[in-house]
Amino acid sequence: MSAMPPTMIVASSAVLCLAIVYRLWREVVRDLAVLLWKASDDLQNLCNEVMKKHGGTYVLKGPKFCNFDFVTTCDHRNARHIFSTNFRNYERGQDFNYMFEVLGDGIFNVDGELWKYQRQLLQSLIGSNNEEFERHMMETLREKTETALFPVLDDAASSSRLQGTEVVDVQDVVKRFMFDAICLLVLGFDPEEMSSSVSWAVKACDEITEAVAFRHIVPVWMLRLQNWFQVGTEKRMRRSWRAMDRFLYRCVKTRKQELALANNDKICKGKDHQPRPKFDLLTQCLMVEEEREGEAVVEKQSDKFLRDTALTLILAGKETISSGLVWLLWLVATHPHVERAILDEIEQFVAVNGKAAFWSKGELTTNKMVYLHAAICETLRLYPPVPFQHRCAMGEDLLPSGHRVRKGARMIFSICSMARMPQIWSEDCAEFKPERWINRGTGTILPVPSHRFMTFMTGPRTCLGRAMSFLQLKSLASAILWNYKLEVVEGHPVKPALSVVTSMKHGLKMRVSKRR
Ligand code: HEM
Repeated sequence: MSAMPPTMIVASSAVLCLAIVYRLWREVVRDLAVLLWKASDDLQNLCNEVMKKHGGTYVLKGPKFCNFDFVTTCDHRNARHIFSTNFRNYERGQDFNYMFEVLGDGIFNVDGELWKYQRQLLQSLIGSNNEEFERHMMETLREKTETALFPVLDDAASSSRLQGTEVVDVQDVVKRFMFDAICLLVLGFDPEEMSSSVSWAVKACDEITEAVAFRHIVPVWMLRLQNWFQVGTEKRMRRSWRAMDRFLYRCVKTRKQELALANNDKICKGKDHQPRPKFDLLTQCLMVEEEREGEAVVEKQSDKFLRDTALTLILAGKETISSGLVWLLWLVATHPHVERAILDEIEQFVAVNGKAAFWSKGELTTNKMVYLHAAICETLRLYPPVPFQHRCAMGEDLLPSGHRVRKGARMIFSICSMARMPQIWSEDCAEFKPERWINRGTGTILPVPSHRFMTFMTGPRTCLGRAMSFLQLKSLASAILWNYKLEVVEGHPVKPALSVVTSMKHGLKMRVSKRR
């Protein structure tokens, strides 16, 4: 057999290479590009479609040696298994720690003893047993609402009346307001973002939460490139991270100095002289630690640890409540019969209890303003502020849905897809129907197990701020809706942004008018 001439070898190798590149483009690169584009356009919608198509659980198995298994699920049986029954087998894992790197050793980002320690500490500070903190929180919210939020809405309403054109981005206003309020609660300091023309803090939080979401969908080598060339989401996150650190470390330093001064006073003027300490969570953390004599508290009082805890609480508190409130205001404005029912209820509530009761824990229990409570549950079901949960399987497992999980598999639990599953919420699951939460016979809120209504998670890591969230959402929503009518600007597009919290991609443009 005669040998192939060299030109033929080169030509056929070139054709082979081209064929491989074409195939790779068609099957991998193009699919990856389409997936990335779809995911960055509307990740939640993409996930909902995949979940529906695959009956609630989708397993992507990579080759065994490269440890690239993905299990995405929204099955409530799996929820109970992963987050409660077999809780020990599912930890954050290295991937999660990397994605949420900005939170350092804050409670969201740790497992084991450090998690237990922080859970206990935070439970004592923000749990519903701490009535003093709850009173302080409601008083802070009332004051900020009346002195900062209402004046902004009043201005918008009067410009709208005079010029007829004034439009407000309600999402931006609510985010600024919540940042100020949560900083007062966590740091004892009001950054007054409501009165600045451009809010660095809202931008920083948005950039951080967007970059963390991006880290969920973009391969690590691409992120490394972004970091290397200092472009894209990674660049923006690093910039915001630095700004946030400067702000937080300043506050930590001040609170520590104030506490040291107060302690000095106590020593000089005797034990009975106890000036009332500030009620922010940072000071409370420092005081709890002081009482634990003999324990190795030094590292837990370090500026870094306090910074991590403060940032975690600020993001946990600001992002979730802003998200819940903004989606609620949008849903109420676009469902007039719900708006009417809520207003009737608030009117009766005010007639019996007076306006001040908007800020009273005793008056805002689940059994008062039941319809508003149901509307909040329904909003948090359809648009859960934390749309996904991420875990790593420490060992092999078999899920109740019948899917096998390999050791090291990444588990994504899609809370947002759960609301769109007719198996759980019946055929009308995509509709906004507060009535589904109310027992027709008794008129009270129906109890729904936490592994079906996963918005606040289920199992040992369930949200510590659940009770305070309902209090805050109920008081803010009733105070705003009682005083103002909000109408969505015609044609304004509404869809979730690419973020680890469900905020609106294009903000929420509304026209404001005063009701009274
Ligand atoms: C509508 C409001 C809220 C929603 C939907 C919500 C949702 C959640 C979810 C899904 C988790 C589980 C996160 C995970 O395991 O990765 C969580 C945990 C947590 N939440 Fe919330 N949250 C809300 C408000 C708050 C507030 C206001 C605070 C307090 C400032 C708070 C504090 C926490 C803490 C400390 C944890 C960590 C619990 C742990 O890991 O043991 N949350 N929350």
